[in-house]
This record gives sequence, structure tokens and C-alpha cells, in this order.
Amino acid sequence: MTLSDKLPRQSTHPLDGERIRRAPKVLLHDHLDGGLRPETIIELAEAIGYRNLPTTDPAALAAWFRDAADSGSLERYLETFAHTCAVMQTGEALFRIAAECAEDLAADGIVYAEVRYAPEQHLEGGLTLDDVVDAVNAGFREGERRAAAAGHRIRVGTLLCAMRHADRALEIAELAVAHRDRGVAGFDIAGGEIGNPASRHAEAFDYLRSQGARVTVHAGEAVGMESIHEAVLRCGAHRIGHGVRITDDIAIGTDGQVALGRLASYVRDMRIALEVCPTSNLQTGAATSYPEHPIDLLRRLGFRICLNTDNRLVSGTTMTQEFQHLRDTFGYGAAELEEFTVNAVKSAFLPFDERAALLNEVIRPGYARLRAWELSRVTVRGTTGTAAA
Ligand SMILES: O=c1[nH]cnc2c1ncn2[C@@H]1O[C@H](CO)[C@@H](O)[C@H]1O
Ligand SMILES: [Zn+2]
Repeated sequence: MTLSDKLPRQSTHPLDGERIRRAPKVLLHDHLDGGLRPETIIELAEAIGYRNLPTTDPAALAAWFRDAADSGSLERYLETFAHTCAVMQTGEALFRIAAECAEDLAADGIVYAEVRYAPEQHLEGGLTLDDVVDAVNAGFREGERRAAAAGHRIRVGTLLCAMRHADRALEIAELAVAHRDRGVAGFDIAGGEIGNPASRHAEAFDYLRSQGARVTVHAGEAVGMESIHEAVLRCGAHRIGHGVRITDDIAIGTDGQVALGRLASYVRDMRIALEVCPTSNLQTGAATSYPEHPIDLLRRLGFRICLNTDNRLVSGTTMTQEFQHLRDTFGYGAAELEEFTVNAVKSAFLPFDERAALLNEVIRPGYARLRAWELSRVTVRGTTGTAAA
């Protein structure tokens, strides 16, 4: 089964793609090295003599990433990043890719993003860890300026990832703390989950906790409850990347009664956000189809869910498309898009006053307009109920 076989049919929901795109959205889980423009990879590869790209046609390259990543295995999904990281080894390349990332997100209606990457994967050309962070941050500032000139307001912070299988987590944690008031919003741990428990990096997490740093952890994607347990209770994660396997700790009886185990309760009670990335989950095997994806169950149970892209190139997606899939599958409209966005703002690694300003000045007014429009459409068409279901 290919990804396109799993797509729901187009819906006639009034909230069309263009309105979803224009709605102010917040994106907390997006990898810099998973979202390059295919044209940029090809140009950079040509410039440095990297000859291993599967094709030099931009559309074919985009299709190649999506198909190669659509294997049902996280490890195979991650293999595709060899091609993106190969062209991300100079300050100029990192600057360009970050600037384009900000422009692309802004064009998709994102007003605040936290974009993540692993600095340790960008040292092959002789850059230091600090050089990498400085180049990426400068690129994002440039992208914010270009987006503003094109009429889009966006602000981008970064998350520094350590890799689960490697041994540089403490160094990356120190790097994140050193740059925290200069463009870095927090720390993450990424990479293959099976056989690489996050607790191996306990020293890094203890340091981050001692510094009051903000932490998210990829967990509950390829491994279940024990990985989420570690992330939350041993690593002190404030958010979880994916976390969808928390459903292993939720029992639904034949009478429809729902019972949460201790871990699921903790995650829900403590308002630990789950950064859910539906399309990526279908590719890595963390979920089987959009209709069977647990996002709707978790949302209805009151978990703090936000919607994310994970890797726009590798998963062939955008924030707008992710929401369109949910609209077509679950009938979501403006109310659900607002809910995901408000949840993302609440769990963003931004100071409280800045979260409040974003919420009150940008998000709430934007959705008040969108809901009013949606309501007028529903009333005019006489299809009561469908839009807000
Ligand atoms: O869904 C994911 N799960 C775990 N690791 C991931 C995922 N997507 C990307 N990366 C890993 O994070 C690194 C830094 O951005 C990427 O190079 C990739 O190896
Ligand atoms: Zn991810």
C-alpha cells in the first residue's frame, strides 16, 4: 500500500485549503534537514560535487523522498536524511536552507515555528557546533525579513537535537543552554528509538533540568510506553515528539468506557503536549491509516494535542495538508484548527508574555474571523452541524 492509497477522499467541507493555509498556525515539530526545497538540494549537491542523489529532477526527487520514506520503518525513514545532511555542511548552505525554511513556513500561514536539527550532523565541512547554530540562526533572521517583505509575519525559534545513537547529548545540551537567549528555544533527542533508550543520556537531561532549560523528546513513535515513561519521568520532557503510542496505556471497554493508566493520566494531567505528525506516522508505521490514527481519540480524551509536519520534504507534506487530511477524515473545521493552534501556543518554548501576546493579538482574532466565516457558510448552505462536528 502506498501513501496515496491511504489518503481519504476529497471532502466538500467548506473550510477549503486556501482558508486553512491563510489561518494563523503554530508549528512546534519540523526538522530543518527534513524540509529542504528539492531544487536547493540539487543545486547545493551540484556545487559541492555530491553525486549520490537518486535523481536531479526536483519533482522526481521530492517523490523519491516520500516513497523511500514510506517503508513502515523509522530506521528506513531516517536513512533518507543522508542526502539532505550531505548538502548541509557549510555556513552558506545552512543559512540558505534556514532562510528558505522560514519563507516556506510563512507562505503556509505559520506565524510561529520551532524548527529542529542536530548540530552534530553538520560538522563534516569543518564548522564548529557554535558556527552551525550561528549560521542557522542568521538564516532564520533573514527568512523572517524576506517573509515580512512578502507580507507574512513569522517568528522562528530552533530546537537543538542530540541523536539517540550517538554520544554528544551533554555537549548539545550545553550548546542549547549557551544559545538559549539567542535563537535557541530548547533541546530535543531524535533518531532511531529501538535499542537507543533516552535514559542513556541521563547526564544531559540532568544538566538541562538544573538549568531550567526546555526539553522535548521524540518518544512513543517506534517504541511504546517504556519510551514515553523515560522521556517524561526520567528525562523531564515538557513535550513529547509523536507520543502516539500512549494509546497502549488507554483501555476502551466493550461498553465504550475509557480507562487511562497511570502514565497516560500523568501525560494528560500535566498537560504534556503531544507533537502529533500524522503523515510521518503512516510512513514509519506508528499508525496504519488516517482514520485509524489516534489523534482524534486523544483529542477527544482531552490530551494536549498539536498538529505538526515532522519533515515536509521527506513526508511530502505541509501544515495545510496535514490539516486537510484531518478535515477529510474526521470532519474537522475551524474549531479544531484553532484548538491545535492554541495548544501549540500554550506549549511553545516562548516566555509567557510572548505566548500571551501571540494568542491574544494574532491567534484568537484570526480564528474569530474564520469561525464567523465558517458559520455563515454553514447557515447559507443549510448543512447545519457538519462544520463544527
Ligand atoms: O520522526 C522522527 N523520529 C526520530 N528522529 C527523526 C524523525 N524525523 C527526523 N529525525 C531525525 O532527526 C534528525 C535531526 O533533525 C534528522 O537528521 C533525523 O535523523
Ligand atoms: Zn521528528
